Amino acid sequence: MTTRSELTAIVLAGGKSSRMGRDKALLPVKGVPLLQRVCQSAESCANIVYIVTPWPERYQHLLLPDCQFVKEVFLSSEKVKIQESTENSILLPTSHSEGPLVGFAQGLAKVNTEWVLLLACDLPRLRVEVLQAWAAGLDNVEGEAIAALAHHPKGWEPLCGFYRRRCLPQLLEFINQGGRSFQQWLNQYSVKVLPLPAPEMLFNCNTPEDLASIQ
Ligand SMILES: Nc1nc2c(ncn2[C@@H]2O[C@H](COP(=O)(O)OP(=O)(O)OP(=O)(O)O)[C@@H](O)[C@H]2O)c(=O)[nH]1
Ligand SMILES: [Mg+2]
Repeated sequence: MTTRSELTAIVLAGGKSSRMGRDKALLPVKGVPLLQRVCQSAESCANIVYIVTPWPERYQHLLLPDCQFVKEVFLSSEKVKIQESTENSILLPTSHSEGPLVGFAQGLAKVNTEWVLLLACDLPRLRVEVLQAWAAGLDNVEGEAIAALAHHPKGWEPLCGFYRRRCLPQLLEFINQGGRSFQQWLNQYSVKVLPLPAPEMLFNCNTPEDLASIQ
């Protein structure tokens, strides 16, 4: 049984929110900012929660007592080298973000547990009991699998599921070769399919219409 102390969570909060027109992480849903809600769900599954974002100062005022910020550095698309600790990192700054895969790699470099739960910050309908049941089943995932994710007809649900820490070298290699797509990266490896008893929990709040539909 995977207990809280054996799981880290990473919440990604570095997107452009271009479809929403304002920072999704700060959108109030039933009075609570979205990032805060997602982090609370993460905290109920994992004892360490990292928020990966280029702008931690934006979220300082949120109630995130057990979360630690990992300040994302924008990396050159030529060569990315992130090693086990940031002290050893070779980071080549650029002026733009490189998307969720690179944000995830920067968070993963901090992780010391075998498994990490990765969550987007725009998931207003997460179900904690489903996340916990998934976490409890991680010990039964075959050793070759690099991740355990829900699946839909078009591919994996990469931003609400689990990854093995040891996939970091493969991830960095993919990024260094110019890869930025979770689907393309995952397609190269064995991934365990997670059951999805409540598909609505993956509802993604991307547009003002999405937001209106949940208020
Ligand atoms: N840390 C980090 N998170 C990111 C980055 N890009 C996207 N994300 C996060 O990934 C999740 C899914 O993002 P999307 O909804 O696909 O995209 P978005 O950039 O936030 O919004 P759009 O501009 O409308 O596509 C959200 O939690 C984002 O905050 C990034 O470059 N760095
Ligand atoms: Mg989204």
